[in-house]
Amino acid sequence: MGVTAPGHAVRLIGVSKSFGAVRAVNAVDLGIGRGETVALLGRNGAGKSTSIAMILGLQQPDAGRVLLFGCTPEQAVLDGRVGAMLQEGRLIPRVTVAELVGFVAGAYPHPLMVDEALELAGLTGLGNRRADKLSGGQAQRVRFALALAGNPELVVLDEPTAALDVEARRAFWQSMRTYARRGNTVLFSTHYLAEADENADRIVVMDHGRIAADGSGDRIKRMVGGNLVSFDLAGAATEGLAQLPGVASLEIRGDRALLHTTDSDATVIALAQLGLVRNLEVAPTSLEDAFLTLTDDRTHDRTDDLEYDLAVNRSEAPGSRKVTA
Ligand SMILES: Nc1ncnc2c1ncn2[C@@H]1O[C@H](COP(=O)(O)OP(=O)(O)OP(=O)(O)O)[C@@H](O)[C@H]1O
Repeated sequence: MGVTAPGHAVRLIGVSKSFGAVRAVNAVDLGIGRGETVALLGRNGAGKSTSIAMILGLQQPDAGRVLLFGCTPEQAVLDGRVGAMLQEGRLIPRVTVAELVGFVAGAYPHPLMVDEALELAGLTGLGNRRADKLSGGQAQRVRFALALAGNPELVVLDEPTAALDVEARRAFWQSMRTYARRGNTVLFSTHYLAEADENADRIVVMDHGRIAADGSGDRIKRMVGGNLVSFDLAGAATEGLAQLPGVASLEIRGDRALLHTTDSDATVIALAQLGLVRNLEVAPTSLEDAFLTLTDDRTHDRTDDLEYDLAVNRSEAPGSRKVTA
C-alpha cells in the first residue's frame, strides 16, 4: 500500500473515554505512521467509533492526548489535512455529484480538482448524475469523494463498506488503495475481517476499549496458531496428538481430527510417521478464527515472541487459559 514516511499521522497517548460507567476506550496508546493503511477491528461496542470520534476531534478524551501530524485534531481538520467518512448520512438531494463534491472542496484551503476527486473515488462519468439517485455503492463512493475533496493526507473511514454488496465493496477498496498509494494515511474500522486482511497494512484489534492485538493479518494469524491440519482418524486413537510437534490445540469433530499448529511441517511429518495422513489437509487459520480467539474472554494469558502488543491484563476475565503460540 502507501509508502511510509517518517513521523506519525495519528498518535493516541494514554487515551481514555467513559460514558457513565462504560469505559468505551481504556488507556489506549497507538501510533499510525504516515502512509500506513490501518484497520481498526472489533466486535460491537469494542470502542472503535469512540476512538475515531476522538481522532477527528468530535469527542474529547477524559484522559490522554490525541495528535494528528503532531497537532490537535481540530487544527489538523482546519488545515484540511483530514478527511472523514462516518457511518451513513444522506446525500443532499437535487444537486449533481460534481456540484456536491465541488461545494465541499470549496470549503478547504488546498482542495482537489473535482474531476480528480471523482476519478479517485471511481466516479468518473457520474459527475452529472443526481446525488440522490444513485445505487448504494455509488452513493458510498460519493461519500468517499467528499472525504477526499479537501485533498487530505489522512482519511478516517468508519465502517465504510457496511451494507454494500460484494461488487460495490471491491470497487470501494480499489478506490481506497489508489488514494493510499499516493502516500496518504488511511484508518478504517470494519467488521469484515477478510477485508481488513486484504486492504490494510496493519490490523489493530480492539476489545473492551483496549488494544487486544496489533500487527499484520499474517502475524495475527500466526499468534493463534498459524495453520489448521486436519485428517480422518479412521478409528485411530487420539491420545498423544495434542503433544505432537507444533500443535497448539486439538479438536475432534466426528471422525476428523483438527490440529491448530504453529509449525505445520513438523506436525505433518509427525503425523506421517504415525500413518495418520488419510484426507490430510493443511489450511491457514482464518483471520476470523484469529479475531475470535483474540477477543475470546477465555484467551487472555498469552505470551509469545512476536512484536504484538497484547492486552493480557484483563484480570477480571474468568477462566483464563494459557495458549502457547
Ligand atoms: N454517546 C454514548 N453514550 C453512552 N454510551 C456510549 C456512547 N457512545 C458509545 N457508548 C458505549 O461505549 C462503548 C463503545 O462504543 P463504540 O461505539 O465506540 O464501539 P464500536 O466498536 O464502534 O461498536 P460498533 O461496531 O457497534 O459501532 C459501547 O459500550 C457503547 O455502548
